[in-house]
Amino acid sequence: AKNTDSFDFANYHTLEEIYSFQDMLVAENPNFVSKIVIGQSYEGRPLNVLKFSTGGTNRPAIWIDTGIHSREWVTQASGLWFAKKIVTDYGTDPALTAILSQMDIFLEIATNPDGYAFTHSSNRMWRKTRKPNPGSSCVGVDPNRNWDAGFGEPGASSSPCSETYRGPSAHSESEVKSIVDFVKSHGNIKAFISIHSYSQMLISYIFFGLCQNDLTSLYGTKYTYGSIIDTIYQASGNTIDWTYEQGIKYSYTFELRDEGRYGFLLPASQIIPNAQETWLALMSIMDHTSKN
Ligand SMILES: CS(=N)(=N)C[C@@H](Cc1ccccc1)C(=O)O
Ligand SMILES: [Zn+2]
Repeated sequence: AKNTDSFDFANYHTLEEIYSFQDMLVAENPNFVSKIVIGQSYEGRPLNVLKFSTGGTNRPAIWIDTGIHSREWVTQASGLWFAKKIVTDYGTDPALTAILSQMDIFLEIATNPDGYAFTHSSNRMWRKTRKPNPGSSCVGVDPNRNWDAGFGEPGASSSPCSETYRGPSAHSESEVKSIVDFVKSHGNIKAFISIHSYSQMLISYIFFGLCQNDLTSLYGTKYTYGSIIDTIYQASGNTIDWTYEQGIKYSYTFELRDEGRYGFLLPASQIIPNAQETWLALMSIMDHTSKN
């Protein structure tokens, strides 16, 4: 695509296309969007975070990540759409403009770039990082089990060959450690939203009602809500347990479409509708956060 207006949000994209989108968005909006490299993946790829800011210094901020599980392709695709939505709506949508008058938004779209490249080149169903495990022929750590929150407790595997392998130690994965370091050094993150797929769930310890209607309002998509243990299963070392323990009260995980018919292989035709309904819930969370 020549610019982000001609970018095809209704299709899945390669890692290179995601990187070029990020650079185009920054170039098109130099006073609003910037790119921060918070670290490197195991294979040396940049961990890019888009920052949306209208001024101030170290303003309270919202963090959104997509694609930490690389095979969950609708999430990175949604992240691209969210990035363009923020730029399109700022200045015209009063609610978003109000949020951005007092908060910054950080968006990491390709949170597991090695894994994402691998889903394009070798194995579409790859979930974990791509760091080799010493003494094992199995590669990768589950980045949603590697956080220092109940690390190693039940709900993760100690076997490198498992899809939920927690890793040799907490924060062993640079893709995780880079976010940990960013959150700690920033010190003013007020809401942390980690986006996964699939199963149509909104997982958190803190609800304030609005999100339920938002997610269903556009297309009637049914989501379930609740804490991790109520909605899905015990999962030690997961992202939002760590962010919640850092004091980030508004910590959420989304599980986007669908409920299993296509699963991780969600047709591209559902990217935009799924992003649209999710955006309404994100706006509710950001709006609530900016007022509390
Ligand atoms: C299908 S999936 N892998 N995205 C489901 C995801 C569930 C979860 C979300 C939040 C916290 C803990 C666990 C996981 O197992 O990592
Ligand atoms: Zn996931």
